[in-house]
Amino acid sequence: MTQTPLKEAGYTLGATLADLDVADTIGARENVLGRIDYTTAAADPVVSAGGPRLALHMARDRGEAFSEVWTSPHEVTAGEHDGVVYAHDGEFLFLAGRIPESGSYATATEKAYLTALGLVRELGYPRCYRMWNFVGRINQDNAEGLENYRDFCLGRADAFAHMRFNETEIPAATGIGSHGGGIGFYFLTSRSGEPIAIENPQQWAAYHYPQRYGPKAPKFARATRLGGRVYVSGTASITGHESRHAGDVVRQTHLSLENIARVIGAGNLYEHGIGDGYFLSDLDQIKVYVRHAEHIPAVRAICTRAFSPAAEVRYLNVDVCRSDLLVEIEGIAY
Ligand SMILES: C=C(O[C@@H]1C=C(C(=O)O)C=C[C@H]1O)C(=O)O
Repeated sequence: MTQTPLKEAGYTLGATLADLDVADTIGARENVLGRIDYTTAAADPVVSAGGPRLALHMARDRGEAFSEVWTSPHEVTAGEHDGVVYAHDGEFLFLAGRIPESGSYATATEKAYLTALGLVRELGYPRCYRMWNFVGRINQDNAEGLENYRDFCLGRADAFAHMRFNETEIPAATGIGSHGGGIGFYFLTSRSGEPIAIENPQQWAAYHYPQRYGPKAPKFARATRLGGRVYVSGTASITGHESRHAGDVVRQTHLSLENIARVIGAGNLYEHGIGDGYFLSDLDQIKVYVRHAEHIPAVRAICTRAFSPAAEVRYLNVDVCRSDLLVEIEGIAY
């Protein structure tokens, strides 16, 4: 069946960060495109009655746990292929996978990404606009002495090269630590929308980071705009390509927020051909990743002043992609 591509779909997906018991009730009233549990144990992705679901080991206890749920106004079709679960609604595709814990990740990452990106093309939703990656023992070395994050970046870069992704097609992403379970990942892609990749003039494009950060640079844009929203990548205390304010979580939090404000601000979006600009108070579905649990109150105090009181914000105590980074923040600007 051929479908006429729309310039931009007239709707966007619903998104929420909800307590687990609330998330359990969403499927009864809405079409769930995908559900990700940020919870106390990792599990292989499954397609259940409520659609595709991935559990990540991101919470220390049930109190911290929550689900991110993506919903569609249209009926969804779900499936599974080679361990990757997915659902699509005619315009948007969600997919999720897990790479088992291993002494080396590059080859398995490349393979899992190729399966996922193959599905993206085969199912006809080729525009990748947001990816999330959760890496167990992210700052520890693999069996060959390469840090697990860098090992993951190697496999991802090889998969992107294989699929001939060019720089304008690089999605927004998060690459963050988890408490275990190998590497969990999920993607959002679109059939006909035209995501615009957004960079930060105060930071090097991550895909141009120098070799000292690993053999292959992390492939992600600082944000993407699609359907009237800006999806902001995991953002940390980096200017140029260097981490700033080592050991100082307060300054790192301020710089992370400044980076986001700059990325989504009217001046930067204008440079990217986008008319609207956003403020930190326009963010929702915000995740704040904090390396040391004892820093959460200080980080929360700063973030609470920056974000809308109505925003959904969750704090997680996990490691960050560089061992000198103490905090990282992501969200969606509406
Ligand atoms: C914080 C940074 O990178 C992190 C790693 C990412 C990845 O590898 O996909 C994406 C965004 C951040 O979660 C950064 O380099 O600025």
